[in-house]
Amino acid sequence: MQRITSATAADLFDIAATRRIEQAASAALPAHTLMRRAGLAVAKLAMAIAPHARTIWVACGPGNNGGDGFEAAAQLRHRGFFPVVTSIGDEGMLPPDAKASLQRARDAGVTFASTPPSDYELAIDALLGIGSTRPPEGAMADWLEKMHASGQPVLCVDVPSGLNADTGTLAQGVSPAQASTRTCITFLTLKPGLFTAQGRDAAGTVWFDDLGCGAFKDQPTARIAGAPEAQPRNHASHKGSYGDVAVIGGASGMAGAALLAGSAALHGGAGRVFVGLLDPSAAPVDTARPELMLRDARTLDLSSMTAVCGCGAGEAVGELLPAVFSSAAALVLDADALNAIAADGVLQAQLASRGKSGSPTVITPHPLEAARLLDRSVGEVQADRLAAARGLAARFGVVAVLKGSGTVVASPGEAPPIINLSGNARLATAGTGDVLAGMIGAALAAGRPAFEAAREAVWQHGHIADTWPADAAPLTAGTLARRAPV
Ligand SMILES: NC(=O)C1=CN([C@@H]2O[C@H](COP(=O)(O)OP(=O)(O)OC[C@H]3O[C@@H](n4cnc5c(N)ncnc54)[C@H](O)[C@@H]3O)[C@@H](O)[C@H]2O)[C@@H](O)CC1
Ligand SMILES: [K+]
Repeated sequence: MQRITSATAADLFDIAATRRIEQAASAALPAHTLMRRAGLAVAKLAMAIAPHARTIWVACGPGNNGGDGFEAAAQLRHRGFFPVVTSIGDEGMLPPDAKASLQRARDAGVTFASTPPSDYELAIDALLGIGSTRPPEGAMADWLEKMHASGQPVLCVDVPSGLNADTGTLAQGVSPAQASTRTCITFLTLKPGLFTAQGRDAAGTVWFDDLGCGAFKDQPTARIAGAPEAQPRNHASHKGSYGDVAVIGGASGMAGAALLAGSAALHGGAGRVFVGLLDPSAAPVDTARPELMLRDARTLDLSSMTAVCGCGAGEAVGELLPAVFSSAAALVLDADALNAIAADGVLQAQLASRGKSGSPTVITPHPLEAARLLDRSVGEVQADRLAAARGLAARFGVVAVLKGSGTVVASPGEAPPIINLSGNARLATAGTGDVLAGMIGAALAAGRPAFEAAREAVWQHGHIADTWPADAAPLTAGTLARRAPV
């Protein structure tokens, strides 16, 4: 059993792949082995979460997820705990494995009840796993509501009930995290839906158990990549070794966004950082960051630079984009640059042509910007974030960073997309997107390939928030860019 953290690197498999893997594993083992192992793993984790629990409520559904719950209840009873099982569905319709585990729970002396216990110290959610097909209703919906509102910890078996394990979307009527602290133990494969969209809140801390089946060689659906390797710097290096970043943005009244991206590129290790402001009346120097070289955006020669284009750029950036596409050695497109592209078919074709030429290019849309680029609604983007990111990468031939809970980084090539596990809600403050664009720019300027530059910067960006001192002032985009709470 392994706890999954932002440092974990692993393959993720969708439901269809998981079913294939389960069938192969099941065929190679004596009947009922996988469910016994799954139930034992649930029981062990339950004992670790609530070692002093007097009563453990186990809510079991009509399929094999419920079977895992019956099995866990039997194992807990054998170890001196008092599980109370409530179950949904017709006993005669249970799949064979689940039926066998139900019998084992009865034989172990587990208590069965028609309603949840009034007092309990841990709830085990074994209502629905990867076989969830429709929104829970009736008793199932009531039990989910009760367990998540109670404030007692909830241990989700395989997948939080009602969560789509492929996409991380929750069935209608099922709420993400409420009062409860959530833990999820997932089996055989790590599923992408646990880590993006509503999955992070619904699953809480994720544990993985391969049920003794080892790693699978199939092409993964996606990956989690863990902490990037440090990029050591040669002693005999100089500012030219780490490249030039040129931020293009900062229309009238929005210079701050461009300066934040510039500061992030600077603290991200770029050799030199130019900030090309679109506001002709902008001040000639940023006295708080004199390292930044402020210029008129139109005067910058981008042919040997990484351009970070769009932060606070307003509509004016649209005119500059054709020249930026054709001249920038490497390019990050954010915010207003993405909005300008979404509104103009010619710019879209030019971006796709740049992507096709192989010039390093990264786009960093949040869900609304992604929706505009794909001509879809935000709801459609969020309904399948992996597909949206892959679609953007393929359409424009660029690396696409779809921001949000569980940021997705997709390449236009064959590599499976990455879901980033670092970061937290501290990042939900104005300007943190500009900072990310600047950080990616610095990694590109240092010569990292576009996909690596994007995923490493995304991870670092989240990691700074994860390691923000609890007693420090709240994270702001400015302090995030400087990587320090001062
Ligand atoms: N077969 C085995 O040996 C193993 C099974 N495993 C467990 O089995 C799970 C998959 O089992 P299943 O394929 O039976 O799927 P589930 O147990 O997730 O549920 C499928 C059943 O729930 C019903 N259902 C779906 N949505 C519903 C809703 N909203 N309200 C009421 N009923 C609903 C379906 O009609 C079906 O009867 C995994 O998630 C995992 O927990 C794992 O333990 C690995 C081993
Ligand atoms: K479940």
